[in-house]
Amino acid sequence: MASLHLAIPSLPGPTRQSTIRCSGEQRQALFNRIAPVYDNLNDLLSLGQHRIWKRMAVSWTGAKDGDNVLDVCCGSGDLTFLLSERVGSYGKAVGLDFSKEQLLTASTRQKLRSKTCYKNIKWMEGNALDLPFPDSSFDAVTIGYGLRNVIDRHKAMTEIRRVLKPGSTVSVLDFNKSINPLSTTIQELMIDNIVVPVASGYGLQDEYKYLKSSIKNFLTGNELEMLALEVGFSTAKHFEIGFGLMGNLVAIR
Ligand SMILES: C/C(=C\Cc1cc(O)c2ccccc2c1O)CCC[C@H](C)CCC[C@H](C)CCCC(C)C
Ligand SMILES: C[S@@+](CC[C@H](N)C(=O)[O-])C[C@H]1O[C@@H](n2cnc3c(N)ncnc32)[C@H](O)[C@@H]1O
Repeated sequence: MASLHLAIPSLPGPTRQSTIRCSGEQRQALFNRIAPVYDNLNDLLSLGQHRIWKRMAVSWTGAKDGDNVLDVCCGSGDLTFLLSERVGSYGKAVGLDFSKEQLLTASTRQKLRSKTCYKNIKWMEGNALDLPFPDSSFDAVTIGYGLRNVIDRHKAMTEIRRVLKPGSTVSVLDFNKSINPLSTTIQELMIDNIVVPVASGYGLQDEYKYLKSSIKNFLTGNELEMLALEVGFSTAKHFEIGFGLMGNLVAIR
């Protein structure tokens, strides 16, 4: 693959995405392509750490027994499974994604797992920019490594706010776009020298190169907080985790 045209030009303002050179369809195709190796590569490349970050993200939602919860951009379902455990058999968890292949992995994983609560999970093919749910439907929402990948973050956050019940929380886990040049350099060195070379062994070099440009074009913690307040969340706080390599925005409707 010569070029994916996935680089996104710098943002003019702090919270709005400007022109993008890659369409939603191209991103959908990318996530379909990486689906067969996605989970294994996450385990390998993060040395299992992503499981800890995902547990933290879910715990920040405050989801509890019996709740109705949503995982937007669920991919192969890691966060959905964790949410499902929190809300238990009397709760309901929905995992939504626009990649058929990722959803196929998610539902296969569900069939292979025996915990009773996982019966409360429903997988839905859908678009984060046009959530197929009525207003005020959910007690908690997660979006893990998803907001950076949608073509309109403002719309995605507006949609998430709309489907959350008043007083409920969204937890947004993603790579941290640090304002500390040292953290940025370490993150970029790791991607260039570990992540991309390992991924190239699976023929996915360009797909993982996209990671670096997508982080560059993402929002800093402050900008994420501003975005959340701009779309109408009442409070927003960003936490750096994983030695500052990752970040988690917690916003309450
Ligand atoms: C779960 C992780 C990333 C998910 C992910 C998100 C994306 O947007 C992608 C886009 C395109 C291809 C792949 C992905 C993708 O996998 C996080 C962990 C895995 C990372 C791929 C590697 C983490 C690199 C860190 C800089 C190293 C952290 C080391 C640790 C602190 C020991
Ligand atoms: C990096 S993966 C994250 C998957 C999962 N949340 C995790 O933490 O492992 C990003 C996911 O976002 C999905 N995605 C990107 N844009 C989307 C959109 N507009 N609507 C629905 N899903 C989207 C992709 O298909 C992909 O599965």
